[in-house]
Amino acid sequence: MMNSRIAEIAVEKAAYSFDKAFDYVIPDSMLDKAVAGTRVLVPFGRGNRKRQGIITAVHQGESKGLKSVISVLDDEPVLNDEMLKTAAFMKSHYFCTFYEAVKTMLPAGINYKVTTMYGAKDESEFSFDELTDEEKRVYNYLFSKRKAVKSEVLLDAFGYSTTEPFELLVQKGVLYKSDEIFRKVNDAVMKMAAVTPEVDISGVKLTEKQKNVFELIEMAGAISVKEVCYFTGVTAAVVDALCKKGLIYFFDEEVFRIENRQKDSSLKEIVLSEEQQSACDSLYNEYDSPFPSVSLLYGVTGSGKTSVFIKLIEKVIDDGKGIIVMVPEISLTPQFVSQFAKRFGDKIAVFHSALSLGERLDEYKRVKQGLAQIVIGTRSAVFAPFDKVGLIIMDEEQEYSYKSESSPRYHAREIAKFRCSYNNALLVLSSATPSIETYYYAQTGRYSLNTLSARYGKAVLPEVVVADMGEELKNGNTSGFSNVLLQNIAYNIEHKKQSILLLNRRGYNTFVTCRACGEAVTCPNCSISLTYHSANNRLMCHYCGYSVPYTDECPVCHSHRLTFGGTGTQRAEKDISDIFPEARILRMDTDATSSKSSYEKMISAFADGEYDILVGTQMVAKGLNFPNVTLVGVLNADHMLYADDYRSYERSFSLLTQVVGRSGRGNDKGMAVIQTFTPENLIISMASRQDYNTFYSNEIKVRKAMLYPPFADICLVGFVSQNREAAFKGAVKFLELFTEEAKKNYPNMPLRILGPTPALVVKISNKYRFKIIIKCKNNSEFRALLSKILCEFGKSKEFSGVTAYADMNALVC
Ligand SMILES: Nc1ncnc2c1ncn2[C@@H]1O[C@H](COP(=O)(O)OP(=O)(O)OP(=O)(O)O)[C@@H](O)[C@H]1O
Ligand SMILES: [Zn+2]
Ligand SMILES: [Zn+2]
Repeated sequence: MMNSRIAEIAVEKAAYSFDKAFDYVIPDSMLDKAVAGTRVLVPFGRGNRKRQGIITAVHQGESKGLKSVISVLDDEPVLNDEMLKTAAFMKSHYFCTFYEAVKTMLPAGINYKVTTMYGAKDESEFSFDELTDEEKRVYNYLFSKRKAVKSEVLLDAFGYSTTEPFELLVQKGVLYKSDEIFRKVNDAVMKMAAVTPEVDISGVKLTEKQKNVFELIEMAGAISVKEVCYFTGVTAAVVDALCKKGLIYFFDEEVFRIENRQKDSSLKEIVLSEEQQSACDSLYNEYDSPFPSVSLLYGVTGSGKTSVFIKLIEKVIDDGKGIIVMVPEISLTPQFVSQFAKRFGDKIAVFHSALSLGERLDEYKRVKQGLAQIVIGTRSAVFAPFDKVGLIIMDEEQEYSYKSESSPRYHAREIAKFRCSYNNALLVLSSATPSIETYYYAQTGRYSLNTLSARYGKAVLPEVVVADMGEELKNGNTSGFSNVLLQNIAYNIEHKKQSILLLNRRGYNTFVTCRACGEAVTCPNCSISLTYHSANNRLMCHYCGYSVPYTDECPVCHSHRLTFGGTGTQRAEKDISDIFPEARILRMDTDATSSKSSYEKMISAFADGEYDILVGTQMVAKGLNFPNVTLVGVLNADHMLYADDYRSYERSFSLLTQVVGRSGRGNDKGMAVIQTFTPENLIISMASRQDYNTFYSNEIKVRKAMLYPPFADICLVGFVSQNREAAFKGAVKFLELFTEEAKKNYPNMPLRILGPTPALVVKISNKYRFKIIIKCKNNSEFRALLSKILCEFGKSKEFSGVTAYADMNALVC
């Protein structure tokens, strides 16, 4: 009998190897709400634990043997047909579960979390005296609470590492268990700590760590918990303990004030240059055609690509379709948002991770309800919930930040392509240094190409000087700053012009070694050396977050002959201020911008001329537009020239070209100084000339000869385990399964396999990592093959301690 409504449901927390849509009966009372795209609670697995899931489809069918949906969580679907298809696309292309994809598409604040709770039953239901002392303790604790308690809280309270003792008590009928659903708390809220007013700590016993934390908070007045941890090296648990003692309290900082999104009607209309106009026209014609293709807007730095976007958007906005403008870094959003807000007022919404939970949810809803029509944001903006998308613009399309490095390992450009082809919308990729793949497609006709070959207006490309640091050393200059750079900084300070200095390493010293035993001080959890930070006087690991107070003792041989090496941004900032005490210097890196909205304040302060010099990591290198900057210095270009994978040159060329391009964007001619020990390096000379064409024609030949993208796809399969041996053996086993299957069922598939080899950093957070590299053609056959082996491997008992994942065209291979 086919008389029931059956929902096909993808559930949360499924292992990839078992992930599929499960059938559930929809009870009559829920028929009108349980539609595709809504989230539900269902009983799952043998224990019928409650799990969250999403309905992917509904059909008429036989209910026999099926479980029923417990409840519907959403009043309206959170995903429409397009987004459900996007999730399916992500599952098949990125080897993730359906629900992982769903979670990625929704703002964190909208996510629910199912949590197990335990509570005490009535004493009449079991015999209290038969319990062990420990069991009595658990029972009494829960009884005193008078309600069910979250399992995490209980685990903490009793110091257990598993819930087994509670499960036993449930079996004995002492405790009851229930699953409750909570709105997920969002980690992006900046949690602040402050000292409780009029608190008296004289009688309170505090550990050394707690004392340090308390003093810091007291001194700071109010400070983010993240910063407390940074400066004192404690975990958040230590801060929590102070709160439990009542000495401090927490509050969420409301920082990211929504910018004034008022249209500025006094603003003059943008008049495009001839070149800009013709690019804009041809983009519009493409947009207006029945099946727009992908279009590359290739324009040198400072050519006014942003003006072209704005004009294009002005032309298409009345069509009522959604428009997405993506930027690669949060630090670029303020300049974009303020420019766009002046033109489009409250029609814009902003999507990025530095917004608070509530703000993100609000912006999401404004888009969903059709109140906002333009979304500006970082990677996740590609999921903006428009009914119908008309135009997606990806600025600096070559940037790595568009690719997610954790599952689902998606690339925003691929999602954008998928959405645009679903909606017959136009995708505009924009850059001064397009990725090799993109430019190749534009050259070979797969994408259309529009070029802006000159800077806008009177601005010209900066003059570039390559400073030979070897020569400088020979002449006795050990300062790390070439004479030509110092002279020009001095000139700029005197003439009220601004300078940007790039050093792509944060911290003070990038390594510490022992002169007695010759060892570098490394992280105990990772195979990487620790970085010295002067701001907190600690050694820190940039991979796992480990940190220790700095002492001058070698952890290996305990001698006191440690020496520092490698300059980071903190050190560069100090050195520059020693040389130019009168200069106002701003440092921008992820340490300086850890508190929310600080990057925004920094950028506007620098734009307002409050600083002479901006020292920073790649964060300052691209996209920003400061007309008063006439000098850019690259302190150590050699760091960028390491070739650890096939994209290294592309990355270094792009970074150098982009940072040089920050100079001389206004009326005054700019200059850039690139400091290097290898002045004859080809990448440096091409970047100095901003010569993308030569770079491209060299690079594409190499790609072709070596069979790298766009001539093949590179799939990395990673193996992670606490046990080094197991990770390696897992990789060997996987390779065996894979080649066997390929031989058997896909004998003609072009494949080249390398490895297994240790990953670039073999140990991170005490987990060992190995990899296999597969050069392949990323088509449905290949994905079916890979997916099959990933599932098989995932189910194997022997390798249950090894996680395998696939990363298509991974950032670093
Ligand atoms: N048509 C125009 N009218 C007035 N000003 C313009 C016009 N086009 C560009 N500009 C100005 O030129 C400068 C550079 O423009 P923009 O920042 O858009 O360059 P870009 O192409 O995005 O460069 P990059 O790739 O280096 O980020 C800006 O100050 C911008 O206001
Ligand atoms: Zn030593
Ligand atoms: Zn580490």
